[in-house]
Amino acid sequence: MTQTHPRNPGHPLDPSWFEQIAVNTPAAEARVADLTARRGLTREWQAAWLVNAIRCIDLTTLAGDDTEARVARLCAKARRPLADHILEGLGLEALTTGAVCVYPTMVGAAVRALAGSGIPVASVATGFPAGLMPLPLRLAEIRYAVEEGAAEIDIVITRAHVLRADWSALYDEIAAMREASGAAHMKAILATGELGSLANVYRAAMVAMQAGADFIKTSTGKEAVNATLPVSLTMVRALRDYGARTGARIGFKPAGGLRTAKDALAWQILMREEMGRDWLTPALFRIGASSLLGDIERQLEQHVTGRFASSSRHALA
Ligand SMILES: O=C[C@H](O)COP(=O)(O)O
Repeated sequence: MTQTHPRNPGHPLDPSWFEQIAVNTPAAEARVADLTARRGLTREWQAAWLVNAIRCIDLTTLAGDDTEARVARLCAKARRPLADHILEGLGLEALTTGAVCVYPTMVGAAVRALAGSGIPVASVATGFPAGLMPLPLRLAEIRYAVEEGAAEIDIVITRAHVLRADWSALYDEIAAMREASGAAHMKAILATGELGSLANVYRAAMVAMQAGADFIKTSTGKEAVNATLPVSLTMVRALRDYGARTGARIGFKPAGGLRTAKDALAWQILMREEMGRDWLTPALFRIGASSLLGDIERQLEQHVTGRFASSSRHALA
């Protein structure tokens, strides 16, 4: 997300944009099956799309045993996501990931490790992953992460507000989080696996955008069900509808359970087909993932050398 990308100005809460929405689940499933089936990408194009996926990755570590040393290793990988011979084989000079995403207490270490690279640090906040903390503490956590140097804040919403259809409570908390984020771009994690229905996913997405979210993000990676293509289609349709009403360009971040190069291609195809190529940039599309880069690197090595290397030869991501 370049810092020059226009922010979402938001919109006063207007439930008439989403309250009556009906989402046809079998139709959403059929649409995504169709998208991924008629992919037909040539080998060359696949390599280019995998490189683009790297540019869009929020390279993530969100584990209870994270240390500054682990974060520093992750940042080194973000600066140099592919081994030199792969980069050279692809004819590329420079390549970095979209961001590095960590817990708030790891932001300082990430900022130091990424100094001079231009790679932004994203911090989860607001009581990630469940969000069940008093609002003033959640807002204080955002301010702490921003003070530590986070340029992007990934907030979680209160799922109960969605399940009770309390749209004004949801709007007010997200608007307060946006204000606390200040100049940092804000991604709203909907935790879609806990929202009960695709219609609720659409409603939560629309409220988050009306409240000023710059990105909408599927999942924390900690729910029982994380990013899926039907959920992503529903969210992308919501951001398309929001854009049609307001002219604002909102970003999309699938996250949670994306592990394979095939996943990286499928989600990019979804974006291209639904939003157009303009959306396939880090300013408008991120993939949140802790263990996707390894498979992409393996596939690109195979593309360049004609053979798969043992995974023991690749740096740990
Ligand atoms: O925000 C990113 C997610 O936590 C990543 O989830 P993952 O560990 O399943 O890749």
